[in-house]
Amino acid sequence: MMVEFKSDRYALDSLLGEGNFGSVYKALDKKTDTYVAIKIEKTQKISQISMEVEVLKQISGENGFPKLIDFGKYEDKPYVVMTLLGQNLQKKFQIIRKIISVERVLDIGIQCFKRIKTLHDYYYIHRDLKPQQFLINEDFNVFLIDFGLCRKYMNSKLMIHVPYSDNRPFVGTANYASLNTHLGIQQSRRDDLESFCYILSYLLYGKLPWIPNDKIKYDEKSIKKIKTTVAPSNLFASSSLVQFFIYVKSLTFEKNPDYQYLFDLISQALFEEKSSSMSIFIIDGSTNSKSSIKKRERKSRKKTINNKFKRSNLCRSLDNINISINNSSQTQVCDHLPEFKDRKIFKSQILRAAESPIVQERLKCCVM
Ligand SMILES: Nc1ncnc2c1ncn2[C@@H]1O[C@H](COP(=O)(O)OP(=O)(O)OP(=O)(O)O)[C@@H](O)[C@H]1O
Repeated sequence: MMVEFKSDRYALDSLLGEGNFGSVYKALDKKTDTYVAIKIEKTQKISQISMEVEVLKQISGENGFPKLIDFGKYEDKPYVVMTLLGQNLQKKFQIIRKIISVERVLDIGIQCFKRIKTLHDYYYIHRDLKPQQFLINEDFNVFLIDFGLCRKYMNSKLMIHVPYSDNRPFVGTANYASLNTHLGIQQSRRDDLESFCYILSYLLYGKLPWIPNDKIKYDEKSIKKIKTTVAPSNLFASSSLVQFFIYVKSLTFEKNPDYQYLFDLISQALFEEKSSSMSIFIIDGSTNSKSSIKKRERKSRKKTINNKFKRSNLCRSLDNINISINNSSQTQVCDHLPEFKDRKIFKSQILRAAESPIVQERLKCCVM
């Protein structure tokens, strides 16, 4: 339902999203004759919009962040006006997950990582990173939003890190929060990076060990329990991304993360994916009806003939893939899939991918 919002300048158009703290609307800015996004807060004791405005004032000009247009109060409700951006990654992936290539997901992941680094460069941590906080436009440019829960992790004048504390109330979103956040430990840069790992794994595979699918929801206690035992290989198939997660988990509270090292690790994963002759399409088979798989396969085959090896256009359920590897040679011509027909796949690539429990679960890999 649309809120009451009378303004000479803005005319509310439609609801873009609703969170715990407020509602975001598309609105016409009559002054500039452009569409903008207005976030109107539900009345709160402690307004989050003041922190959102504080961060936006500083970070607005940076690549991948919305521009702050205006802010104020309507009756007792604070609001902030910013540039209208695209769909959030959660919604977008519900639509494109079945057709997006791993390369493209990693490219999106790199952009998400860069946005987190930029925020950290301004001495803020986000504390509520999740796919819904990254918006993506038609050109696949990624923007970070929602700075209401941000906090300074360092006094930027004195360059003193905030002190360690525990017994803190839970802040954030259980599915993507770091384990230390569940344990009540004060958040710092490492926690945003751990959330990033969970987001990236979710985008790659469409699930996490505590999100078996989009319908089942675990409570915070159960999520915390699973996170205490999760192994890096439960999250990633790529050894570079496994390394990324291990490094992030090894960071101490005040440690300045080596962003360049982390950037190199995701770039390496992307490079391996690009140079690999086999791109694995991670698709949740459970949501595919037989007829929709068949329809996509027909479309995919047609495209392969017309545009041989244009992988980003191909879509396929991994549940339907059956790859055989011949132990006697290093490469194997794979005839099972039209897009791989007559192409040599390095056995090591398949074996490496198949080591991951996530991939194993989806990929019926038959090693002869
Ligand atoms: N500038 C924008 N352009 C387009 N859509 C937006 C914009 N800002 C927010 N949205 C949409 O509104 C949703 C909620 O926004 P936001 O996270 O800022 O609100 P919130 O009330 O703080 O939510 P939460 O409780 O999840 O933190 C986003 O996921 C997105 O879909």
